[in-house]
Amino acid sequence: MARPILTATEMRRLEQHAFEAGTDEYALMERAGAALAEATLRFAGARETLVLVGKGNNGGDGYVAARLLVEAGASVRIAAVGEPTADSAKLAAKDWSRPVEAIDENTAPADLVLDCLFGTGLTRPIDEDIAEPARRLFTAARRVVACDLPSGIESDTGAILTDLGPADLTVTMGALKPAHRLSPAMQACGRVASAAIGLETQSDWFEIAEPDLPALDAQGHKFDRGMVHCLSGAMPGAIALSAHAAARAGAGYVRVSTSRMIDGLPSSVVQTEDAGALDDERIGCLLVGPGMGDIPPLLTVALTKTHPLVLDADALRHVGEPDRLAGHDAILTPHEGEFRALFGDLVGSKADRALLAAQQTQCVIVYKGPDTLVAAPDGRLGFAPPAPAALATAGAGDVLSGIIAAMRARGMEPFEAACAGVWLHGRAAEACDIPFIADDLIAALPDVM
Ligand SMILES: NC(=O)C1=CN([C@@H]2O[C@H](COP(=O)(O)OP(=O)(O)OC[C@H]3O[C@@H](n4cnc5c(N)ncnc54)[C@H](OP(=O)(O)O)[C@@H]3O)[C@@H](O)[C@H]2O)[C@@H](O)CC1
Ligand SMILES: [K+]
Repeated sequence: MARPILTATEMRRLEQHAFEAGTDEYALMERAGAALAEATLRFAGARETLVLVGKGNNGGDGYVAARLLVEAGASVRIAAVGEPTADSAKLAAKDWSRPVEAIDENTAPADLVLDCLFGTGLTRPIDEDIAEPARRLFTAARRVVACDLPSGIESDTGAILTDLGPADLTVTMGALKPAHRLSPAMQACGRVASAAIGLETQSDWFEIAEPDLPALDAQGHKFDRGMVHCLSGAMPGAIALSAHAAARAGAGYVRVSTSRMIDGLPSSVVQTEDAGALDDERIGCLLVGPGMGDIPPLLTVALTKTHPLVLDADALRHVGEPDRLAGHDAILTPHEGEFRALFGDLVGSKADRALLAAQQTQCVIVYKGPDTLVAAPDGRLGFAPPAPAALATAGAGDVLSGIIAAMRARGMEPFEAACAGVWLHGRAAEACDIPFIADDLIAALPDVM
């Protein structure tokens, strides 16, 4: 099941709906605090714990969790920014019958810190009179568990407004937030556990989950399983990686247009000089860009065809105006530099920019990075689950575009094909020993499909 991802505004709206439908405000906080306590106990056991609480509902969750951790046998202290201001948090604070310390230079460290300072309500950087002691306490703790978000992180953008240090576990309430899957915040979250607190979450934004790959037709032949055609350019090694990956990702037939024999391709990948091959109606996806170099006519030729397209790497550099893509059934796979070169400086978070680009081109955008996003023109947005940092290696992008082309040729619609490709690519990386090279990703594909 794909986990939904909600902005802070959407979370508040959801919470409001629940209240209007009769959910008691404090009951919701009780559920959040209970989920936090339970996840903390599972992660770290009942140990010496310091709960840092802010004045809002994130702090409220902390008061509830602190009480339940005491009931579970942990030794717990609370240190607070100040008196709670949110209504439910006031109730939660009342149910805590023990002393509350201040957060300052005298606050004693503990084995486990439960960070309930700020969640989705953070609006600005944290003042140093709180940030400085909090940082010291984070560093001194053996484990840090964050409630909803590590404090200092902006929920919608994934920006770190104030760095307190990373959490080992983040327990997210009701739904994932964009920051859990956007850099640099995602690297500060540690493991992210979802706590169901009884809110009905539905969203066009979600964490990409294991795809349902098209079933193999027992009576089908190779062309039914999808034909990928690749255009080779100045550096054929790159398109060789893509073509090989497409074949391993289950395309029934993979062919490369090339004027000279490409070394290292499996014999099953057909190499052709015949320009007419491009008009073959059986082509399920045409891939151009990896290793294309400065040969813009390759892109021009691709854009004269009506086959579904995957445009990657150098092809993206040569598009020029995004309007040129209008009417094409295309998936674009830019990394940050290619994205900026093509779309300029769009405003907003990475999520906003990805969606703007998809709307502008009416194409699916795979906006690559440590926090890869897949955006569709209709507003769907897939966030990649974390993948090994070792994926930033030569040729990994060529492998990704080959896998996506295979998914498209196998009949998946563009957004689904792109999400499936991103998921398989990440899992293939997890299946490899580190350090790995792009070729190893291809070899690992059968293990994750
Ligand atoms: N929505 C839901 O469905 C559910 C939400 N739940 C929980 O509620 C959390 C959201 O709670 P929230 O809205 O009260 O915000 P929160 O993060 O506690 O911070 C707000 C407080 O901080 C203050 N403040 C802000 N920035 C500041 C700064 N830099 N430095 C200093 N102060 C700053 C701000 O004050 P002000 O801006 O007015 O000065 C306000 O007092 C959410 O993350 C989750 O844990 C669950 O319990 C149940 C389901
Ligand atoms: K927090």
